[in-house]
Amino acid sequence: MKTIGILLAGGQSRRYGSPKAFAVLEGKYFYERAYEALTAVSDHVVVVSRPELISDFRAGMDVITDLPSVAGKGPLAGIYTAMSERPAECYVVLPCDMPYIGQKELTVFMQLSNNAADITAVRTDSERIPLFSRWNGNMKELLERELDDGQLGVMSFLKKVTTDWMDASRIHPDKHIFRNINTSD
Ligand SMILES: Nc1nc2c(ncn2[C@@H]2O[C@H](COP(=O)(O)OP(=O)(O)OP(=O)(O)O)[C@@H](O)[C@H]2O)c(=O)[nH]1
Repeated sequence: MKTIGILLAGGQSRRYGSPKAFAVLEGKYFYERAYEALTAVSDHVVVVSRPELISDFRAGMDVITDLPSVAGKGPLAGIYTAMSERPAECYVVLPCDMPYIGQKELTVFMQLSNNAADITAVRTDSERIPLFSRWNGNMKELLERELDDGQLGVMSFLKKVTTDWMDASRIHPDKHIFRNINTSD
């Protein structure tokens, strides 16, 4: 099954204060870490970012920007753009702000994912992590309708379809590796 990795890097990073994709952990940009992780489980990785950042990504990466019809509409806009521009049967999504997720974690996640569900996402005992997820390609039309209707919330989208929530402890025993970095602290 053709699988495309979607690296979400088109947010405003208002809370962080500068583009999170270019924050650094252990000598590597967040986006490079996410990109490397996605390569382990994808036939191809597409980065969906913002026009002003596009030239800052490493040469050779497939970097696109949100389609004008959905630009500024949040993470679902990035996923919809990737599905429209890079058709595939299956997508694995990772936001740029989960720098502790590596190839191992994504590989286990994809191996344990329920292919029959529309979307598989991860939850810990204290929170849901909707953007660490696997999506069936047939979600594109519904995504388009929801974005057209102004329904932009990721969680509310996941509630409308068959979402399988995978317990993070099946992927890694330390739930802290699943945290999103939202502020520079
Ligand atoms: N392509 C794309 N990605 C987005 C968009 N909004 C958020 N993202 C990405 O989705 C992930 C989660 O984003 P958030 O942390 O909720 O939002 P953010 O804009 O990055 O940060 P804040 O401005 O502090 O809310 C990150 O990887 C963002 O880069 C968007 O409109 N388009």
